[in-house]
Amino acid sequence: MYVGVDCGTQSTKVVVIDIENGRILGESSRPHHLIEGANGRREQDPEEWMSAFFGAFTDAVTNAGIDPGTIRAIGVSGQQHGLVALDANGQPVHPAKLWCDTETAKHNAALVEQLGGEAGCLSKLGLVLQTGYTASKLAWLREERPDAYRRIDSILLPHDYLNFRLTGERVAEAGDASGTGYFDTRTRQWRNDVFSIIAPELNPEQVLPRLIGSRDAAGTVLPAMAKQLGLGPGVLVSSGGGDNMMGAIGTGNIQPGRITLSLGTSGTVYAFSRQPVLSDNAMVANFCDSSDGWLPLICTMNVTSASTLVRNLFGLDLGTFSECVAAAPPGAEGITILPFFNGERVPMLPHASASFLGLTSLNTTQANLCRAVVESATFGLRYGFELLGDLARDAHQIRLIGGGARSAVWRQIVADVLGVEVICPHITEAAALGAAIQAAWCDQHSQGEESSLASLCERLVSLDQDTLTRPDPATTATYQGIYQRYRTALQQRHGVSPAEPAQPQTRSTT
Ligand SMILES: Nc1ncnc2c1ncn2[C@@H]1O[C@H](COP(=O)(O)OP(=O)(O)O)[C@@H](O)[C@H]1O
Ligand SMILES: O=C(CO)[C@@H](O)[C@H](O)COP(=O)(O)O
Repeated sequence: MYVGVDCGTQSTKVVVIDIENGRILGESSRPHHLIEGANGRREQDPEEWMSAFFGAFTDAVTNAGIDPGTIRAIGVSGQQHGLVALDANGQPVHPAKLWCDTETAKHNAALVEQLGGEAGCLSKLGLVLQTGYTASKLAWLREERPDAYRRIDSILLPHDYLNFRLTGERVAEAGDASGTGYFDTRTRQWRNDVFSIIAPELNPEQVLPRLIGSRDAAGTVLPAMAKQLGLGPGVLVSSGGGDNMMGAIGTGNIQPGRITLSLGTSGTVYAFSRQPVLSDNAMVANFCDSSDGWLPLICTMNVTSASTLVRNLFGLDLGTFSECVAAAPPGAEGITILPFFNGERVPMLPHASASFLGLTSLNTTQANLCRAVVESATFGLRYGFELLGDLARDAHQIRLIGGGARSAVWRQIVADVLGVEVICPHITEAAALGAAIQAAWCDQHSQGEESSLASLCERLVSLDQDTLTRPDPATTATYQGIYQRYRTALQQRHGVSPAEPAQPQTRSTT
């Protein structure tokens, strides 16, 4: 048995898988609480991730009806970019600043300048620093919380921190490390010189975790932790990775030509590449993946976070919300939402706030507002999808994951807006599944077995044909004009270039 853990923004999920029979035996999740403040602050207490992990692990094992002593290895996936700075006792010196924290926008702008602008970032890191990456959070801590900064003994990402709590080891792997902003994504190595520009008082050799390969083990579960979880001795913890890298594994996106789109708190679209991808657009992040390839990715910040906000305004449950979205016509009778409730990464608008446009006494209905917020999050993803250029243009099918993918009406909107058919894997907790698959890969490797990640994915990732959703050519054509309205609003409110979007041709495998 293998366990996959995904520490997302809103919750930690745990899945137990049986690789022999290729199925999930049990799963569970526990929510996290967000510390929000003025100026875009978004933080979490790492201890809460651990409590959520314990709760979800216990429930998932109970649901699976297995003896935890039969678990061979655990893999951990985590929200990317969060800064977990620890003191010499392994205690956080400050709550973790998350990927969606925009309080550090000015620190990020200053760092980009110090590194020589976009060209300097590309040449040193293989990508352009963005607000949200770990680098500016460290710069912020140094400037705004000097007492906490002085106590830093090590720096981890969220999934590295869970690995540390499980094994006592401070390690990192290339996929998640790519999103720090002090890691060269082409050579897969820390950039100590860049780190020293951000944090000159800290020694990168001491504070940065040791890099390990994607198939390597972070360590074995500590005896006290094993006792608490009911595990046997020597349970391996694989390297783990960022949730998008684990989502790539959990959707079988470890070969060229596949595209995964996640409708989580964030929205992400990514494709596998065997080589580093140097995009001509700074918003495309040339991340490494966690299978020794690369994962060019775009990330928008307001997806289910935005839909949840509007849903809560009306006090709707998820089912009623979906009914409302379905009840309104494409374009929500003229309402356009720019859903940047907490700034945005793609397009690069860290200081933006949301706008509701085109409201009249006739169209301001619950249904139209619900539809407009889902459409707006999807338009943001179309904007990002187009930035992926050839990688996206050739896509005939998109693998859809994340909480929003559970909604049939949202699946149809994604297919219609992008003009590409979409399908969900049977196991939609793809990041947790990917982590469990990686754990099995790592375990087999440690036993000297010549296993391949691709064969494990083939066995464990299957697509749910009931969710296959083809674009409707007439609706795709209608959305062309509505998307143009969104782009015009983007230009008028935020000065984002109104470049004519590519005309989507409906694409599907049949
Ligand atoms: N049927 C649905 N329709 C719309 N949103 C949904 C649906 N099911 C779940 N969600 C939303 O998905 C979100 C959780 O998605 P998830 O991918 O688990 O997020 P994260 O990994 O960022 O914590 C929640 O905001 C939840 O409201
Ligand atoms: O910042 C990014 C990717 O660059 C986000 O995708 C985070 O990794 C958070 O993921 P979710 O919690 O939305 O799954």
